[in-house]
Amino acid sequence: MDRYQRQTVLKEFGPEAQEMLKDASVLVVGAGGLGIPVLQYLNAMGVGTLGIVEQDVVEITNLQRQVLYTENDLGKPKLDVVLKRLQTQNSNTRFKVFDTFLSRQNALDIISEFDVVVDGTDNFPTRYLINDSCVILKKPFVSGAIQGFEGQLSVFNFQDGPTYRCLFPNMPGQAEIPNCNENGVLGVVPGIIGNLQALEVIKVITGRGEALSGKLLLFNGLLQSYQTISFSRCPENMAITSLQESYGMELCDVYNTLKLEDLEKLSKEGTTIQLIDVRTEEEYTNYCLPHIKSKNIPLDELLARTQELDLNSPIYILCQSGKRSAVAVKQLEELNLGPTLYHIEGGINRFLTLSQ
Ligand SMILES: Nc1ncnc2c1ncn2[C@@H]1O[C@H](COP(=O)(O)OP(=O)(O)OP(=O)(O)O)[C@@H](O)[C@H]1O
Repeated sequence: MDRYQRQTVLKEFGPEAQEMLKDASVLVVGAGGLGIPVLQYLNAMGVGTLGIVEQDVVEITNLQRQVLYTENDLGKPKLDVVLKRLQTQNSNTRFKVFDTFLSRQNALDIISEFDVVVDGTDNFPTRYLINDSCVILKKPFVSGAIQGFEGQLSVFNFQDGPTYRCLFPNMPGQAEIPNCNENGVLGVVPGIIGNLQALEVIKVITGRGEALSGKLLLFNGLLQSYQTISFSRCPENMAITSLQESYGMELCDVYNTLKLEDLEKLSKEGTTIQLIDVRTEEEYTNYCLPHIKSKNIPLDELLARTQELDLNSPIYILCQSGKRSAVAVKQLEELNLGPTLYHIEGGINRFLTLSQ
């Protein structure tokens, strides 16, 4: 209790709220720009059980905002790095880690183990998946989103309050979704929104203050402005009883994406690359990457030929444009074979463009 004295001394908080934190379990999906501050503060403040779902590795472009990671962590699984750091930060916390991406297949099982869910991801399919799972399992979830200099925050599905679908009924089409890699984000913005998410989690768990349910907070970093808009519940959104057939996750950047240039760099450094080209045999015979050895397993044969994969080393998947490779990674991911899976962005087309 000494450790938490500075917050238990607050008369609106007190030792009772601290006990509530200790008894609570919170799942954080994604240990990126938002998830990192959420995890660090919840861990510091004494939340008893923390779950983390993540399967990405630390990349150089993560360092300007995912401030727990250091240059020494580049290439390492985020989950490993984050777990080690959080364990040294608070040895009382119980951690449940899930070395996977949240998907339609695992979401209900994973989420059912926790009291509150935090969305720290960066894509719409996962947000709708979290929402629907939380509605089915009757769990509140604290949502954050960022882009550029701006951020959004809300608490959904809390005490019969509105859900994510009450605010955003339909998932935007691919063409409407801004791509984070292209749009960028100012490093400090996820820090601000992530900290606010942590605060909402504390309020949800302890009942202190008023959770941001039925309200959306809009933050503009350039103007240093915070605006809140209200929205109400639509009963049909509370009536979800099963997950959708598909959330289109293969189309989003959930899986490790590697640029061909980075693959070439690894190859030049002498790393043995297990490169699987999932185009048809005919396409492969007509043309294959000239400078990195690859093996052809057409996408429609992939699941039947997994015994040809070396499961002890990462698998890099290539196709013509990057679409089939994303699907291939998704399919293999669901088999939980073990090795890290990468899909090569832009595929052979990118190579042909770059080499012109
Ligand atoms: N379905 C999912 N399950 C678990 N984690 C996810 C899922 N979707 C995304 N994530 C994780 O959420 C985090 C989001 O972090 P962030 O938005 O800061 O960007 P990033 O994906 O790390 O980097 P960048 O977008 O620059 O490539 C990532 O670590 C990503 O792996």
